[in-house]
Amino acid sequence: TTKRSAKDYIFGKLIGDGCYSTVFLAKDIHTGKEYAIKVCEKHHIIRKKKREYIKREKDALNMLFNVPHGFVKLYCTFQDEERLYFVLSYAKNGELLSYINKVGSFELNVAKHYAAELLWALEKMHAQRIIHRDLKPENILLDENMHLCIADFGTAKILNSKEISSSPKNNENDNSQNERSRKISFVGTPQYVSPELLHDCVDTRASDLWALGCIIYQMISGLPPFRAATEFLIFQKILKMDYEFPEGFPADAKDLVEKLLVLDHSKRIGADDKGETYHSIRNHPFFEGVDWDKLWEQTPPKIS
Ligand SMILES: NC(=O)Nc1ccc2c(c1)=C(Cc1cc(-c3cccc(C(=O)NCCN4CCCCC4)c3)c[nH]1)C(=O)N=2
Repeated sequence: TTKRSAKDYIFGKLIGDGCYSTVFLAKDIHTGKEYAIKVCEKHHIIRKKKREYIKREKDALNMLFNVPHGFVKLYCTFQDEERLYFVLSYAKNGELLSYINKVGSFELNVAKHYAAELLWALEKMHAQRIIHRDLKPENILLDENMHLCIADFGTAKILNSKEISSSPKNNENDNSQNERSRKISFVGTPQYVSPELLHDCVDTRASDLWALGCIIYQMISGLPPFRAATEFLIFQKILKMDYEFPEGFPADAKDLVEKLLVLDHSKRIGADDKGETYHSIRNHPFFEGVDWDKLWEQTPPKIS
């Protein structure tokens, strides 16, 4: 196919806005297909020294292109004088956050289903040594069939192969899953950022497991576990593990969240799991009854 350019698309409504990018709904004039086109201003990226983040997003999305479920796809990229364009999947039903806000909080079966789809996607991402580092309900989208797809890999980290033995998560030495960042590389969104990203600037898959714990808590209660008036106060609460469960929070869900929201990332449930499956998390009572092989084939439970 010939290289696309902005002229090949009809740009529609704005469907996403970040500090380094704007996302538009767009239609390919040749095929009529709808895409989400993420546009980045070159001068802004250069001025803010974010070129590395752009490259990481492209590399991570390319590595995940053939994973059949769970991620937005990057179909092509192009540029003009001022901008970079990423042509991505359009997830028609938008952000998971909008649904949590719309209904207040999810019924247990709905929260369990989306937690299972999210875990399945984390397994595939981590198996390719990709850490998202900014998982949150705004970055978790729902496609036209209401299946989950993770977006926004601008904050991703691709662990170096030198640290990974043949079986990605099986390294013995204690530094295997972490890449000690030479400098503070990145900190995610306050409510979901893990203690190690805050405190030790360590990049580990377990940081995404911390975010999973925060997202399960939020789907069931309606709000993230660590809340405060300022970012600094949120960070303080995280490092002090200052959070509590609302009355009536289901026991199995509470137990799993408590096993994910552990300060020491090496002691989080799943951190020691062998192979490319988080067996200890899949086998937790919270996921009782999930058919992992039919997860993406079945129609997700209705959010109401
Ligand atoms: N930072 C990023 O990389 N961001 C991205 C990347 C890819 C991408 C992306 C963001 C997308 C964002 C998106 C946003 C939306 C959207 C925006 C505004 C409204 C709606 C919408 O009304 N959806 C219908 C369902 N809602 C549910 C909640 C109550 C109202 C009705 C969807 C659909 N998809 C997308 O489809 N694909």
